[in-house]
This record gives sequence, structure tokens and C-alpha cells, in this order.
Amino acid sequence: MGYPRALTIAGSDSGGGAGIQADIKTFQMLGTYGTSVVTALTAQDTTGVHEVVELSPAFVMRQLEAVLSDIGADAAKTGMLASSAIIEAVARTLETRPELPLVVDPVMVAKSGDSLLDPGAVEALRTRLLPRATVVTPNVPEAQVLTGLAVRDVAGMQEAARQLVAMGARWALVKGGHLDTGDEVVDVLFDGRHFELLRHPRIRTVHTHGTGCTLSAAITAFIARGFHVDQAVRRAQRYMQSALEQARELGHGRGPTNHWAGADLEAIRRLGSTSGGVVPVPEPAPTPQPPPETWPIGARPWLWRAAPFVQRIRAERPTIHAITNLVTIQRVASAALAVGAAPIMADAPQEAETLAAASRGLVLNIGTPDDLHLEAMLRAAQAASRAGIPIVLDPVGVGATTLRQQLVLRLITTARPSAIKANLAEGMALWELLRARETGQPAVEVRQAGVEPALLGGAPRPSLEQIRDVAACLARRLECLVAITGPVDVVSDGARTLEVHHGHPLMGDITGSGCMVTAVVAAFLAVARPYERLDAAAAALAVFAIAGQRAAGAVAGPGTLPAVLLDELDALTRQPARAFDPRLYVITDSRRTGVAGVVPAVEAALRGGSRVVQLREKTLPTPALLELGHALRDVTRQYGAVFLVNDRIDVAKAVQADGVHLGTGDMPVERARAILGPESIIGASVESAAEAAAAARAGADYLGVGPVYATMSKEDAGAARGIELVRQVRKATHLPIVAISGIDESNAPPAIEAGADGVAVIAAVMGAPDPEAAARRLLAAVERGLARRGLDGHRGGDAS
Ligand SMILES: Cc1ncc(COP(=O)(O)OP(=O)(O)O)c(N)n1
Ligand SMILES: Cc1nc(C(=O)O)sc1CCOP(=O)(O)O
Ligand SMILES: [Mg+2]
Repeated sequence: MGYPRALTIAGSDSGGGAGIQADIKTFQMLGTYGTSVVTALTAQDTTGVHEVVELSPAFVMRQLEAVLSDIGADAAKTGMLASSAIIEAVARTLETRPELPLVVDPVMVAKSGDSLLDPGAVEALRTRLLPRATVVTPNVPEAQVLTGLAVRDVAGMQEAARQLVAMGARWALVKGGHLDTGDEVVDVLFDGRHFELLRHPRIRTVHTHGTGCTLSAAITAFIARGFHVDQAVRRAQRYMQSALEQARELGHGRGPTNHWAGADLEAIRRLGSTSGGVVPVPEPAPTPQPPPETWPIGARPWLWRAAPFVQRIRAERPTIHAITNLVTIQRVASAALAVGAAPIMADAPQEAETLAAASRGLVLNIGTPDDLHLEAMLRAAQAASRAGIPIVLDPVGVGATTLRQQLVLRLITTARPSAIKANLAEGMALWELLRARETGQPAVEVRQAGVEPALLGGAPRPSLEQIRDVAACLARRLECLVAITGPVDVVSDGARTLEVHHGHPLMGDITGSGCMVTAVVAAFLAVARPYERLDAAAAALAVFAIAGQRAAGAVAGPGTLPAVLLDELDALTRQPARAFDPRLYVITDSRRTGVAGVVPAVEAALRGGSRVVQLREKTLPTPALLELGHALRDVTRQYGAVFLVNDRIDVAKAVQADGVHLGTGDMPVERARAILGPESIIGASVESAAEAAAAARAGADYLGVGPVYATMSKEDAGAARGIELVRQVRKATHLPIVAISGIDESNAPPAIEAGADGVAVIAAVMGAPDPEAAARRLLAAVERGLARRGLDGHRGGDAS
């Protein structure tokens, strides 16, 4: 494997603290091979910029072509670009590499106050580079110049970020160091839909020369290594904080930051010593590859997972605008309709923008790539992109012709889809196409190690592991979900990869099943929250595959399959399985509420958003338990929540609860399943990864993982194990996990970030003076944890 490659296009700082020099040092430190295109030379030191010599735009272009055509790049950044002519040269060359992630650091003024960009060049920066930027990283003064806004506070930074994204940048990171926000610096990260406020302590140092260059170089390095933009930004900020903290005195003015931050200086020193021997240069850090997730084979957990999305689709009836091929147009419309969405099949370019902007999801299927469809797709894509509407791209037959390849590249760069749904051949062709564009070689000549030989020349079908790898690599490259469908469907966001083991071979014998599933994915994404998108896409694939499986079992052949498939899709989504939404799981305790207070407290928790309730009463006599059970069953049904009984299978059956929760000393899961049947929900308590794996094998549907923190509610709970227990169990299973014991609003987010899907509580809700408000606050805390985990791109733990 070669090195991840990071390219900087910037000016030289003879003082070495900023510009090209800072970038290359940062690239090297962060495990990437750095290359450079110099735009200007500055005679500069820590006291200021003494003279600037610009290079000719033609020579800048020459350098850029040299680097890209030979070494290539996995990510690039721009820094000081000096003039509009240089910006134009850079923009024109980068147009030929639309897939190359680009970090634009809009350098205008040095820390010393000296200008580094012609005033006339700001417009070129705005119109030629911002639309090409994967992420733009202005500080407050730069954001003001680019947007014309007066930025005085965080709200102003948010507005500036919004405008920068409206100008075409995919992400905007507006850095707040210049604002007076006390001991804390707040940076704003915006992806066109959601703001993240990234807070970090202000480091009081004068040695800040090159901070902007270093941060943007670090972001570039992490993107080159395969991190999502948001992960790259967070990691880059951590590096930047250390570089500032560890800055040392150098020169007579504002000294540079310490690019060695975090390095093993002893090892580096030994490199040059005669006595210590040569220390091998460490291998660049491999792209993080968290273990793949495989969902259980059974359909039930998938249907639960899909249920919240299905319920939302049925309730909200999202409009899905589909521009699709002529062969399958009717099937695509029917599939969207069957899951409860409202399809609009419109391909006239004149109305494409209006309809796309008025929809909740856009399907772009390139199967009929004539001029009409092409123009309609581009117009709709841009409108949807601007409005933040999820776009699902189906690159039908992308390997077949250059026309389709060019169209896909244009759509990817101008529209930035939320998801790409491809079959295996298309996924492979896309991968090859991107590699080829990056190295400047014709696609057919790209033959590298790994999965690629298998893509070409009729080689055997790649293994599931290789397909997962391709999906994850494509997702990282394209910053979107990538689903590759086949006997096993694989979907990845670049960090997490899920598999769906459903479907039926007969599905391959009907025209347009791939096109249909694309519309279903669009409907699910239309109602998904940002951090749910991977799960939503996987659930869409699963629902479609399960419908296909059921339909195939009921028909004589492929002729009748499409009709029965639509019936199954309709049935599965019209009366969805009860959603098992484990985010807030509330457990009763009449010792806290009084027996008469149990139902009112549970009802308040349900109003506050809890969707799972467990009857756990260790001391009540059975008749009282039955009475409470009946009442709780009724109230939970009213709220569409799941109702479970602790320990007592007999009581669960008698009151027609949805299932039971069992501990290690209770009825074994297999025996409970035999008694309760396949549709009941059975939860199991586990205290280790081994117990989790055993419970999953035994057929548990979810796991209660604890004790996480200390509790007053269970006398025989063992010693608190902390969130590490959640992390370990998460690694061992793909079942839904609820963290339990001592959970409250303040400590719920870390448990969720460690991999739990929800929290199970007694005291935090049933012991609260206002259980409704307490439930609402706790659910919000869980949501915060889920959102953070979603942004980190994986289910629990830090993969790097
Ligand atoms: C969601 C959830 N997780 C764990 C438990 C504990 O069950 P168990 O270990 O059987 O202990 P008791 O609750 O029976 O004392 C639970 N009840 N719920
Ligand atoms: C029922 C239960 N089971 C636990 C386990 O560790 O398995 S801890 C616990 C009590 C949870 O109550 P609270 O939210 O008040 O701490
Ligand atoms: Mg028990």
C-alpha cells in the first residue's frame, strides 16, 4: 500500500511557520506524503512579510499538473493564492479532478497584518474556488470579507457559514478565535443542514504564526487518510490545540506553532545518533477500519429498526421526485407509493428545479442518459443540493460508456448526493473511475492491488469483505452513503458498514428491482435525521429485501413477482412492526412512586418521549402485578410504546405484554422463546462481551448492559463498570443495546457515544418530581450522544 497523499497549493514562508512549509510539516506529522504547488514566495519571518514574489499562473498550473499526473493526491488544500489569475489557473486545473477533496483556506492577511491576496481576487475566490471546496476554513475577518457580513458573535458566525455553503462550499468551518468569547473558543462547523459548535479552551500564547495554515493542512491530511470531514476537523483541532500548547520561543515576533506536537521526539532524535542506531520510520497510519457490522439474520430486528422510518413515511408522506430511466419508471413510482411516499416522476428540465426543491427526496437514475434527462438531472440535483434535500444517485451502467461516466462525475461534483445505490458492477466501475480520474490515467489502465483486479477482466466475484471495502472506500471518497446491492446488500458511510442478508435470487430475474430499491432508500432518507441516515438506508434495503423474499416464496415465477413484491412492500409498511425505539427505556418502581403512582408516572414518561416500558416490581403479589400489567399494557399501546415485563413470563403472557426482560438468573432465553413464540420481544441482561454473544446466539432481541454507573435502585447490582463495559459489548454484538444503572441526563451521552442505542432508567424518571420533563431532558441527552456518535461516523468507541 502506498502513502495517503496530501497536496498543498500555497505560498512559501521563508520563516517556516506558515504557508507551504507549515503544510508539509503537518502532512508529514499526520501520516501523509506531502506534495506542494508554490504560488508565491514570501520573504517572511516571525515579525512580518517583507517582500512577495508571485509565480506565473502558467507555472502554478505546470506544478499542479506535474503532481497530479504522477503522484496523484487523496486530498488537497489551498492557502495563499495571491491573485485572481492564480486562482483561475488552480480552479481550471482542479475542474479536471472533480472527485479530489479540496480544503480551501481563504488566506487573505498574515498574522502580522500584511496582505497576502489582491483585493480584486476575493471575487475569484468566491466564485471559482468556493463552489469547488469540500470545506472552507475562514477565520472571522476572512468570513466577513467573503460574505460581506459583520460577524460579532456565534450567531454571526453561523450566518456566515450558511452563506459560505450557499456559495457552494460543501462544509464551512468558521473559526472563532478572533471573537472575544473568554477562555473558550467556539468554531462553527456547518454542512448545509446542521450546525456543530466546536468548543475548545483558548490557549493564551503569542506563538500563533501559521495557525490557519496548520489547521487546514491537518484537516487535509486526515481527509487524505480517509476520515469524514467532520472527523477530520475534530482531529485536526486536537492536533492544533497541542501545537499551540507546545509552541516554543523562536524569532522576535509571533513565533510558529509546534508542528512536532504529539511526536515521539526521543525516537526522532535517535534517528540521527550514531550510538542509538536507526529507528525505523513508522508506517503511515492505515485508514481506520472499524469492524464491519452484520445485523442478525432474522427479519424481526430489521423490521423494528425500520419501523420508526416507516411510521414517519406513512405519517408525513414525503414527496419523492424521481428522474429515472424509461424502462422502469412505473415500477419506481409504484415502489415509492407502496412504502407510503408520494412519487413525482417528472423529467422536463424546465420544471426540474421547482419540483426538486419542493420535494423531500430526489432520485437520479442515469439509465436514460439523453440530453433531456441529463439537463433535468443536473438542474434538479443543483436545486436539491441547495435546499439540503437528500439525493440518491443510481449510476446505472456507469461502466458502460464515457457519457455515463462523465454524467456521474458531474452529478457527484455539482450535486453531492447523500447516497449512491449501485449494483456490484456499477460500484466497481465507479471505484475504478475515481481512481482513474485521480491518477489521470484512462480507467481501463488502473489495475492496483486489493479488490481492483477482481473488478476487471472477468475475474471471480469479489468476496463480501472486498465489497464492503469498496463501499467504505467509495463512501469516504465521495462523502456520502454508498450501498452496493447483491445477494448480500452492503451499505457504508465510510466508517460504519452494515449488511443485509435478505432477498431472493428470483429478484434478479425482474427488470428494475435495483431502480425500485433506490426509490425506497430515498423515501427512508427523506424522513431520517442526519445521524440516522446509515441506519435508514440499511433499513430501506432490508425492508425491500424482506418483501422480495416473502414475495418470491409466494409466486410461481418472475412474471408475477413484481406485483406480489409491491403487495408485500405495502403490507410490511402499512402495518409496520411495533417500533422498538430503545432511546429511552423506563422501568417501574412502586417503591418510588407508590403503587397508585406507577401508571401516572409511566404515562408522564410516555408523554416525555419514552417508547419502552418495563414492569419491574420485585415485591408486589401476583394479583397486584397482573392488575398493574393490564393498566400498563393499555397505556403503552395508546402511545405506540413497547411494554415488557421483568422476570415473569407468566405475567407477560397473561397481560399480553410485548415481551419480557430476563437476567442471568431467570428463565434462559431459548426456553422463554419456546414459550412466548417468535414475535415476542426478549431482552437479556449481560455483563460482558461473552455473555452478549451468548445471548445473541440464544435469540435475544436486545441487551440490557450494566451496571454502567452506581445505582441505588437495585440492591444486588454489582460494582459499576463504566462505559468501557458498553464499548466491549458493542464490539461483540449488533443487537440493540440499552445501558443501565445510575444513568441520568449528565452521564447518558458518554454511554451512548460508547455504543449504546438507548438508556434504561428507574430513578432518573420514576424518581423525578416531574417524570415528563425528566424524560424529555433525558431523551434530549440521548439524542445529543447519538448525534455525536453519528458525526463520528461509527457505532461507539473511537476507531482511530
Ligand atoms: C433493560 C434492563 N436491563 C437489565 C435489567 C436487569 O435485569 P436482571 O439482571 O434480571 O435484574 P433484575 O432487574 O431482575 O433485578 C433490567 N431489569 N432491565
Ligand atoms: C434494574 C437494574 N438492572 C441493573 C443492572 O445493572 O443490570 S441496574 C438496575 C437499576 C437501574 O435503576 P437506576 O436507573 O435508578 O440506576
Ligand atoms: Mg431478572
